[in-house]
Amino acid sequence: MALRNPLNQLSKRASPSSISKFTSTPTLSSRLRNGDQLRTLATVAPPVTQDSTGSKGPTAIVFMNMGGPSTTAEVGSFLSNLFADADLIPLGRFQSYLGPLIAKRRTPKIEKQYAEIGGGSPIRKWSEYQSAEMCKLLDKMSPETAPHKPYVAFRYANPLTEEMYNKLLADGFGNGKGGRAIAFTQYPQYSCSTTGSSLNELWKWRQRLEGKQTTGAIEWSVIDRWPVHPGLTEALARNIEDQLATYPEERRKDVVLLFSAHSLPMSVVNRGDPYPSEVAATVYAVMQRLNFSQPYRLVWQSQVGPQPWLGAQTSDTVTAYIEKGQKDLILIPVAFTSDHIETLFELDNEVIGESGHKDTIKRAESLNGNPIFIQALADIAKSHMDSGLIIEAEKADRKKVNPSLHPGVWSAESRRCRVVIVTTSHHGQQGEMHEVLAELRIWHSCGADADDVDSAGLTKSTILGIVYLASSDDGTRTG
Ligand SMILES: C=CC1=C(C)c2cc3[nH]c(cc4nc(cc5[nH]c(cc1n2)c(C)c5CCC(=O)O)C(CCC(=O)O)=C4C)c(C)c3C=C
Ligand SMILES: [Fe+2]
Repeated sequence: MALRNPLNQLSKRASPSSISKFTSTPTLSSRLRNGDQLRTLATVAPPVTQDSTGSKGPTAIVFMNMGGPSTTAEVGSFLSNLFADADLIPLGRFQSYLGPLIAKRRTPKIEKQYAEIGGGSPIRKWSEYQSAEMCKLLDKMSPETAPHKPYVAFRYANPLTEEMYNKLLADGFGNGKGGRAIAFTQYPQYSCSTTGSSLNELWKWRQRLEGKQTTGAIEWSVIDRWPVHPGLTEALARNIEDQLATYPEERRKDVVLLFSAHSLPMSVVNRGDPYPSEVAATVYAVMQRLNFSQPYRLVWQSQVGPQPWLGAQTSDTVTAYIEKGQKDLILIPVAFTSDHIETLFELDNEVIGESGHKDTIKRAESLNGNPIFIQALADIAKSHMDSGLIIEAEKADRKKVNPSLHPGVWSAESRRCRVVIVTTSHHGQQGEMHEVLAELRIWHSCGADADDVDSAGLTKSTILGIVYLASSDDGTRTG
């Protein structure tokens, strides 16, 4: 988000009384120097063997998400990490100065919100549960890649990507021993500001912790979006049907469904970020599954600051419906896989709680521990592994630039191969790799203006690293 006066703008939601002392948290490296903490991170596990029985396991599956503060004490560091992220909130060359300042001003207000939803975000609890349950299913569904080992990497809260990566290494992956890991985004719909940012962070830590490894580094592959997976739409549809069933039969067909997703700044939308269309694709797939039984709208929530954001706003839409006399409404969180402050505080406490119609305005449950959803996660991971995508080769010129400072391009899969690219803007040197990439279907780019993107969808920028994941069925190499 390009903020002209970001400090003022972003602090608009904070009341003056909410400005209090910012408690800084220890840096990650200092936390990781702490022997006790490090010991608790590393579970005892056999080294990665890729053994002679033909087992390709173990397989690490890393759930990537933004995370949330598990306790109110973590709100300061969560916001500080969030406002330091130029992929989410670009503050230009003043990022390292403005980011902490905005975070500090915002912390007391957001702490209160987390206190109101039980003292913290449940994202960690649900992510650990979902990933562990998914791995249990995968052990049965895919014994040849078992055991499947769950990991969580959050962008702004513990366990951060660095912590997760060190845990992987301590558990016997990489460090000369090889082994396979799948980075599995937990944002169903792709945005540069969410999944793109997590992938850039993962790449950064891979380079820092394994960059010098010539052989036996972790082999990564990426699941970067799954907006219309039938298991996702089925789980969402059933949660809607559960709520619909609570209305008297004669009113049921007129209940309006309001699919609510976290909004995006228009500056991000206007550079072609795929998130709005992928969210819409999810909504359409759910409505198809429901046979379009209800009137519906896609609305957007959680705008921060006065810059233009994608609308219509969820709260405005609810108000407008109430004014028109339409009070039977179901809000459906559609872009996040568990409860969080935006569902528990913003939708439940603010939008519904303050509507004056708590009995008729309802919210579909979040996916949380939903077994249909967890089966869907296992199905997505299984078909990813079945596609035979393996890391085939890696080429990079990473010396000159730091990918974490720049938006990246992460493509989705084409029919025969999958490619992951990291780029950075305006450092020249794209040349021959660009040609290779042009043969592939690149879906999308980050951080570029429309005219900075060529016909292959690739930004005219330096390719920092490229990981070819060639299909093993016909042995095609793409690099
Ligand atoms: C798909 C989901 C999300 C998108 C897209 C997204 C974009 C986005 N967010 C901000 C700014 C903030 N987001 C904050 C919290 C927050 N954001 C999401 C999800 C998406 N954000 C969630 C689930 C949460 C809450 C996590 C939890 O604690 O449970 C916050 C912090 C809270 C606050 O201060 O209001 C900010 C700030 C931007 C600028 C952005 C797009 C560029
Ligand atoms: Fe957000």
